[in-house]
Amino acid sequence: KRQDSSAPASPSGGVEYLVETDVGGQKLNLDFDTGSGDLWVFSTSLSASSQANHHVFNPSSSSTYKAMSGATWRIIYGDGSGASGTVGTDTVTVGGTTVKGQAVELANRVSAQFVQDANDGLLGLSFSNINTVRPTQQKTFFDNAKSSLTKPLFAAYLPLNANGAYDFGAINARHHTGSVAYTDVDSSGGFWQFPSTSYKVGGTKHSLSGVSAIADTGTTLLLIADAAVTTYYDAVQGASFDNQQGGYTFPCSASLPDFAVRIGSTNYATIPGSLINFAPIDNSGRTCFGGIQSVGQIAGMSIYGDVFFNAYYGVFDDAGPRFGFAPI
Ligand SMILES: Cc1nn(C)c(C)c1CC(=O)Nc1ccccn1
Repeated sequence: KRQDSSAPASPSGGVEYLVETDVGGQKLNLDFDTGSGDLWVFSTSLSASSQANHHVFNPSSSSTYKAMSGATWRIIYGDGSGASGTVGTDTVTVGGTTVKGQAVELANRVSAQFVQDANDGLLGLSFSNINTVRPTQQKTFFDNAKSSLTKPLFAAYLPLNANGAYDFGAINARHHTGSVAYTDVDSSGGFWQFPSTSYKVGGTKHSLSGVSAIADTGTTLLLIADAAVTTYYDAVQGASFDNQQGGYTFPCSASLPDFAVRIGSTNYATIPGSLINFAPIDNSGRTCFGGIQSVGQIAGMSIYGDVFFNAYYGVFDDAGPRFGFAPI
């Protein structure tokens, strides 16, 4: 019997979309992340202070949990956050899709950013070749589930300030308009990666030769090379780089131009300027933080995070593999 399903994804403070996930009978709110390959959870192995304000997984309370002797994991994300711990397997259910014997990584250490975040862990949806479990690398939930799905694909529907969904096994026509355009994916680096060699600011085209992008639901903003960031904010009245905020800010009243990015060798995906006003930096509502920011030192790479998915339904298709996108 096919296990296609659609799991609700709830926006948490606009920073991340959390999906209620059943791990060995325990409910955890996980951040589904197409930019990483580990399924890890807050656990009872963490210090009490790290556990505060989170649902934690207790392996002793699961009748289906099996420890994976000698296995460990350690992950560091591009923004410097990270976590590490031990490993076991358990039955994991998302929406109506169940995987038995899924590798579940128990955190015994998490960085400060995660203690402050609303999630109870991450569910990696990148390719399994970047899973950090050693000595035996483990598979992602999707890798394990795909044979039980009608089609080996999942899709991310992440509208701004509204409940979204992760669809497994089928494209949900209610989650997009128009037709889905596809680009081939190079999975060798573990990411849903494709060439993205030009962009448009308010309709004017600029090139980013040799640059690739990754479709990354676990990153909040759209991160791109400095040249593109300065070109964009040069077109925004009153915008400037704010060292204290660590990014470009502008008057919340500013009108923001559309930003289009080329996806593969096909068309552009256009993000309306309204979606590039990420959030006010304080309660006065005077100054706002931009949804387009610098990717920093990672040369030749752009990261299309939730700001992109607020405008486009993303289809992650293992047949290919290929990445599809269609306006929400
Ligand atoms: C935010 C960011 N800055 N830089 C340079 C990169 C590479 C990122 C992306 C990133 O780190 N994403 C992330 C963080 C935590 C959990 C999951 N994904």
